[in-house]
Amino acid sequence: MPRPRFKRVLLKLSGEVLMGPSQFGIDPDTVARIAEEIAGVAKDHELCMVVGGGNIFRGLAGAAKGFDRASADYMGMLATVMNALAMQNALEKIGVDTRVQSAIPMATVSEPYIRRRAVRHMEKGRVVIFAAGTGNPFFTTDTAAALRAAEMGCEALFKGTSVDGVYDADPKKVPDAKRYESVSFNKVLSDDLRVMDASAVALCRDNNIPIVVFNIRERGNLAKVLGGEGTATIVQNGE
Ligand SMILES: Nc1ncnc2c1ncn2[C@@H]1O[C@H](COP(=O)(O)OP(=O)(O)OP(=O)(O)O)[C@@H](O)[C@H]1O
Ligand SMILES: O=c1ccn([C@@H]2O[C@H](COP(=O)(O)O)[C@@H](O)[C@H]2O)c(=O)[nH]1
Repeated sequence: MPRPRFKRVLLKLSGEVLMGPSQFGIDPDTVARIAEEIAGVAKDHELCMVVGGGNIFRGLAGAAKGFDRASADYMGMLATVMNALAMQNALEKIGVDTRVQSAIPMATVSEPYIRRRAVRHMEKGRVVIFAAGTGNPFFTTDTAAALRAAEMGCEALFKGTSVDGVYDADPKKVPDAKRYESVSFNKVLSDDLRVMDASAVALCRDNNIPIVVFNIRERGNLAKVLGGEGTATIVQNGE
């Protein structure tokens, strides 16, 4: 059965996918390819984005190496600003109007996060890229994505990652894990399916914002999943 189509959506990109074939950092060819895909759908949608930072720095990993957790999380949030600027640059190069809004004020490189202004940008056809997560340590960009999706009145949150949906176990650890076409928020939470963190899932559940998990590494997939086609899992309220 085809999945529903949505007009105003938040696209969450895992930082890791921006590494492309590398082990760390930002691969310009990968960012350019993803930007092309976004340009292809930007006219038919009101789009905003949250980009993760896992290709550069994750707070938990920093804390495990001895950094104070809050400081490590701020470093992680700054990593997401670099990714947001890379994405903005790639999009503007191919004629897509964008604005970066950072949850940590950084007046020389981006606008501060102002909800009503962000909504207005989207109404004018600009792609708004939210940087620095929620601006608070002890969170992740998944939760930032759920929060911004709710604030922007998005109809759905699309999570572009390196797996093609939600499985009954982590498919990178359990090779014969089974993928769901559709799964409820409550099952994701009760079975502890860790494709996204629990606070993000709960926020989407409580605000009735479906999450579509898909593989952004596969060329052409973004247009397909936004069109209700292609391989993905929809997480929604219900059975
Ligand atoms: N039940 C599950 N179904 C699907 N994927 C799962 C599941 N459990 C764990 N995962 C893992 O979740 C990961 C998806 O999260 P992702 O890598 O996008 O992390 P992120 O924190 O959002 O991004 P970043 O790379 O910026 O840290 C996949 O790599 C996958 O291996
Ligand atoms: O609201 C937030 C969002 C993110 N962080 C920190 O940034 C890194 C990178 O984000 P990912 O979601 O892992 O890609 C994250 O590990 C946190 O350390 C944050 O503190 N608050």
